[in-house]
Amino acid sequence: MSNGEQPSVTTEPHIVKEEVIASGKWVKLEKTTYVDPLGNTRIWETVKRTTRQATQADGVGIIALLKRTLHKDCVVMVKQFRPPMSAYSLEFPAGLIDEGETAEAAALRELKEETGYKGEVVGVTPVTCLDPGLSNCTTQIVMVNINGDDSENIHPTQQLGFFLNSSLKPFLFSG
Ligand SMILES: Nc1nc(=O)[nH]c2c1ncn2[C@H]1C[C@H](O)[C@@H](COP(=O)(O)OP(=O)(O)O)O1
Repeated sequence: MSNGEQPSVTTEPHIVKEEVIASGKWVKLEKTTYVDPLGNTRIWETVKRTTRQATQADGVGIIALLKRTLHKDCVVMVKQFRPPMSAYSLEFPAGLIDEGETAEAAALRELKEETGYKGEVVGVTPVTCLDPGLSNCTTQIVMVNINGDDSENIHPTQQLGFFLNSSLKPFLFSG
């Protein structure tokens, strides 16, 4: 163009084909052929979970607020060893959504399993992507209140059936 402007973009980007390069029990690697916004056919390397359910997020992240009389409210987090990082990670409680389960139900189940606390859902976000340059993994953040005065929540006990998760420890943070 004579005035130095870029030509206007007219191509709607789209996927041409997805080929599985490698597949494991939990994740797979695909070669994604797509047309970019300039009309060029390109390749992207994409990671997907094999556990994806039809219409919802892969997992939930849980922002849980522990509310107790005469205490500051605390945010509940968990510290656990994460093999991909080869390190311990401090995280919001989280987990995969089971088949037929709602995000809300998954959040209360995972919170109970990972921390022992029984919570009440007070909000949930839309489905959002986590690392879209790498994978199609998605999550919903669920906001949960925990009544720390409730007898069930005085001495919370984790319910982890899987021995590898024995490194998972709850932590409380207040402002
Ligand atoms: N990418 C994964 N590799 C594995 O070898 N195993 C995995 C992966 N993702 C999940 N899992 C397994 C580990 C647990 O047994 C189950 C449930 O995990 P969940 O507790 O729901 O999720 P996290 O808290 O994020 O581990 O799935």
